[in-house]
Amino acid sequence: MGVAALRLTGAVKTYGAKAVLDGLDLDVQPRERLAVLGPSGTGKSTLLRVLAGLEPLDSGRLACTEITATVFQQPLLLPWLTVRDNVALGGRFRGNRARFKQEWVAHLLELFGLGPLAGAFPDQLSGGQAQRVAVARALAIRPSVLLLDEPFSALDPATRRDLQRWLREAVGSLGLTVVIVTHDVDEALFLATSIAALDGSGRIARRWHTEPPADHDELAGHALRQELLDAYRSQLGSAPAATP
Ligand SMILES: Nc1ncnc2c1ncn2[C@@H]1O[C@H](COP(=O)(O)OP(=O)(O)OP(=O)(O)O)[C@@H](O)[C@H]1O
Repeated sequence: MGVAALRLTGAVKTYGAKAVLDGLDLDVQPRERLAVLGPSGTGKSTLLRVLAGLEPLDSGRLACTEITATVFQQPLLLPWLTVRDNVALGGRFRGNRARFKQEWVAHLLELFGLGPLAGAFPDQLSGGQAQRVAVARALAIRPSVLLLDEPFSALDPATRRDLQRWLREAVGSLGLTVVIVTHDVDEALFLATSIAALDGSGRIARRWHTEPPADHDELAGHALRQELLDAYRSQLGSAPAATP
């Protein structure tokens, strides 16, 4: 194992009397795509916010030397800016306007199939298109780590699968490290090279390494699928989730 892109050691995060993270250790290697699965309330979003540096720890340590970008469930686009300017905004917000490269924005628009929509405004976009813009905007700062909190959960299943394909291809071609929070076992299997389960103990209950299938058609026969669904059911104490 080389130097981790992200490393949490003994992370404790408490809200009131409740320790949501309770001595959690986590390593994410460069170019690893980690999916965090777990029932509602087990601390997935808290963990992501901690990894993003948005949430201070009560104790423990986050080591991250990489540039990190975060995408949330809602695209949060600025309605008065075009798609191109929304994507470009990611770069400006980080104060690197001088180094900001118009070609990079053009490349991102191309990568996410947004070229024909570059001049459109957010209210002219479908939910899937808007979320593609949100991911492209996150990548405008040229991060090496991308953190995603249920980015596709508000979308219909077919659009969600399309977005999963875009995302997997884009992060693969850019060589990014990814952490994605999801409730969806199939989304985790399609996108991830490793999966971590939270069970409410405040620590990682289980970790699997996995080989993503070539396409969604192969998910049903994936060797780990049944094990994950069973783990959800028996160990994580919750109804399993999978893309309908
Ligand atoms: N800012 C906050 N203030 C107080 N309590 C919080 C805060 N953020 C999260 N919590 C609590 O921490 C626990 C974990 O929340 P978190 O959102 O991280 O879980 P989750 O696994 O992402 O849930 P879901 O799948 O429903 O999004 C919950 O009990 C939640 O109510």
